[in-house]
Amino acid sequence: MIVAEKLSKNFNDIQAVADISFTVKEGETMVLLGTSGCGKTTTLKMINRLIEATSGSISINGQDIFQQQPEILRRTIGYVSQNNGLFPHYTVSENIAVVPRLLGWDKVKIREHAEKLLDQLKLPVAEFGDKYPDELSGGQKQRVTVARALISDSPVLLMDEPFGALDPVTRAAVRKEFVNLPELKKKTIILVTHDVQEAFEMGDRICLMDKGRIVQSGDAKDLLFRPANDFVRSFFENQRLYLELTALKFEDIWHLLPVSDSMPDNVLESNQSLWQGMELLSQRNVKEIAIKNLQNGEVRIGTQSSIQTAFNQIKNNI
Ligand SMILES: Nc1ncnc2c1ncn2[C@@H]1O[C@H](COP(=O)(O)OP(=O)(O)OP(=O)(O)O)[C@@H](O)[C@H]1O
Repeated sequence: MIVAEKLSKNFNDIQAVADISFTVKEGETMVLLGTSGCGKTTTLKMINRLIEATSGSISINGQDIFQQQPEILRRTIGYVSQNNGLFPHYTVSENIAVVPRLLGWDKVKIREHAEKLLDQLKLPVAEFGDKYPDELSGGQKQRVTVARALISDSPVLLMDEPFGALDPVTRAAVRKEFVNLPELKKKTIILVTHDVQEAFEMGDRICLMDKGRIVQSGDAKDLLFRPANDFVRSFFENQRLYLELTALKFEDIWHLLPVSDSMPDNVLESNQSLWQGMELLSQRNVKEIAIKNLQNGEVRIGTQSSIQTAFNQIKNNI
């Protein structure tokens, strides 16, 4: 668990971060979201002491980080930086081995862990292990950075725009691989992004920042349907319909969907989003889909108009 209290950072007369507090529970992914210059990176770097806080406190699993040597602290925190930070004169395998070596792991353990991770990230060691960063594409470099941050199996992972340098298609693909990595399930993660879709896809909780402060913290539904103020409301305005349809799941509108007496060919599960339902209807060019309730096996029918009506109704009652 990470607890930050009344954290501030001044760079001369600029207040980059102004008196923010947050808690990230064990196993939770918290996203720092906001426009350029709002203080996201500064906040993240105060946690591994790449930037020293001006005031406030931070503890990780009950331990005050200011009482620890910064270099030692950093070995226990996975970090994916904005510009990948790979050593250009080290191969992929050597780059990944840096922290495990500092931690005193033996060679066999390092090799086994590196092989497994690279394999999961679709960079088989036989093909990529001896390559240098310059010989890799942007997406491949980013995967090596992720492998390097994961190998020491630290319980805490900090990620600063980890997919920022990638084109939108590669970005979505790498993100999907990343979300499904078993290594991530138990980690406490803080992710910095300015990409709203990424924030909603990856965050259990999102802190929306502006001018060094946290304006609102909550899940996607809180931010979309219960905005704290006009800033929050307008932040999501451009993509509102898509975001709302993604944030709402069929289980949220279950009671409003017609019961089925037939079984359409195309089936979704009730924990899938309304957007996925709309997509399936249009991709398959069908009038109706079945939605299966994961809890009791019951099936209901989704059509374009029944989903839309339920969506409008539920929106007004959230
Ligand atoms: N080393 C520094 N010296 C002086 N000012 C700085 C320094 N680092 C950051 N700042 C300022 O602090 C503020 C917050 O910067 P920060 O990098 O945390 O923002 P950010 O939200 O991460 O932005 P981005 O999304 O563009 O990376 C900005 O006004 C920035 O110019």
